[in-house]
Amino acid sequence: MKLALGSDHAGFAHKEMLRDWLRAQGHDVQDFGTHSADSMDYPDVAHPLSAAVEAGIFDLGLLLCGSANGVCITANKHAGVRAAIAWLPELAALARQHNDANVLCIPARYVDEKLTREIVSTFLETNFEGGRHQLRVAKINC
Ligand SMILES: O=C(CO)[C@H](O)[C@H](O)[C@H](O)COP(=O)(O)O
Repeated sequence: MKLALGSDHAGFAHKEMLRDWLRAQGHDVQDFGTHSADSMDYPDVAHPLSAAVEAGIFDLGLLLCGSANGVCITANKHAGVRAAIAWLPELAALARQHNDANVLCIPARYVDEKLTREIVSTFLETNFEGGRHQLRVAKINC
């Protein structure tokens, strides 16, 4: 898949791990930064990544920050983005099945790297169910 990946400083280590792990699986991953563990502002990564997902350049986006709240709030400012926070694989599955989420937001300070990989795998492997959920997703944007 063509994936957009980004984090702030709090998610930097997880993001670096995910980039290498996803590329090793054959995914085409663009790293939107951040590129060090130095403190930075999550919108500076989340906005360009979300704009690229919204433009259809990527199949899905993956964002990390400490709580996932900052990147998720930012990503959802983009009308073509449905960003969802997941700290368990089950929540990542529901975000795809019921909400057709196209950006996954992971709280890196509360999820270890092994669980992060499980959450991401589930997100990438799960499809939108459509049906009644399609009608609801269509009502989201104002
Ligand atoms: O945006 C966030 C919270 O809404 C993220 O969790 C950030 O990673 C966090 O705020 C960063 O905090 P720090 O004290 O500046 O490291």
